Amino acid sequence: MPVIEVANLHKRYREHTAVADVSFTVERGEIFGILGPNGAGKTTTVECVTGLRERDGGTVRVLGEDPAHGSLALRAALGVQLQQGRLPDKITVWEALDLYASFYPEPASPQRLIEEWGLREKRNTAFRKLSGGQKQRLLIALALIGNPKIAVLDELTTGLDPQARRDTWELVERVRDNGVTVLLVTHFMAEAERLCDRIAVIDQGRVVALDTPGGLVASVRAEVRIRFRPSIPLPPGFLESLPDVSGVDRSGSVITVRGTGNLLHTVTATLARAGIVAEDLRLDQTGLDDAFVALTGTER
Ligand SMILES: Nc1ncnc2c1ncn2[C@@H]1O[C@H](COP(=O)(O)OP(=O)(O)OP(=O)(O)O)[C@@H](O)[C@H]1O
Repeated sequence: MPVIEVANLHKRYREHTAVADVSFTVERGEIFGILGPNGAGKTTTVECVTGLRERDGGTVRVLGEDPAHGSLALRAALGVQLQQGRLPDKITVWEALDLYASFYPEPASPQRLIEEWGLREKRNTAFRKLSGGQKQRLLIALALIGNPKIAVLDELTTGLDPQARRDTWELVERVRDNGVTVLLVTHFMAEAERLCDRIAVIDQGRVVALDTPGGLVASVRAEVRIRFRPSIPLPPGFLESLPDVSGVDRSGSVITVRGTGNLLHTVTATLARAGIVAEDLRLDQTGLDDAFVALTGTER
């Protein structure tokens, strides 16, 4: 059963349409990603889902209720990650969790969250003195203080270094493993690929694709590239006429073959028959990055 249902969502800011027509459903226990270029309407969409922003059209149901006039129970069931700037500089880790716990009828234990999110040594440290990763962990812990069924995390690893980003991914997986459905807005392909069960790609206020990361990549039948150094120079035209090959480039001793389908097998079998060894062979396959560019026409 879906826990979030969005149908034909529409939102304008004066004459500017931020969300033209967005529909998707999120199943219980999923990590569902919303991916898109800057200004695509991602944040506006999740703000409408959480009831923080009024929509102009369409329907939204979260756990069966309309978040625009949702009950207190619905608000408690939704954990929303705050933007960093929304916490006072001087509030300590402990004070923030204790304060937020007081807003909810059945909060999680601040002590337990401090332990779980590795903040024990920082419990009396002011927010502004935390590192980027520690701030992020506190913000996620705050999103979980009400024991939510759904956590909405918007750009949670922006500004983090690669290690802190990876650590945060593990924590998000732990949130899901604890039974919480996660709605994740992200800019990062690697993050979407690693974490999300399904992804809606939003561009100019519309869903242009919705699939698993693997499904999105497969839907874009982009080229495969093989790079290698042949053990002896290749005769001109040796690979060009093979099926599946769309082009061959030479750069010094390195050959790059572009094509589709079963390109790797075609090329390696042909080389083997001619007794040529392909040294330093590398296969570049389409990743989510390429799929994103193909779907939105936007370079990341
Ligand atoms: N409060 C607002 N008032 C007017 N226009 C807004 C407001 N918030 C967003 N917009 C505009 O609506 C469009 C969608 O914005 P939104 O923040 O939803 O996109 P986004 O996909 O989250 O972008 P980003 O990745 O840059 O955060 C943008 O053109 C933005 O400038």
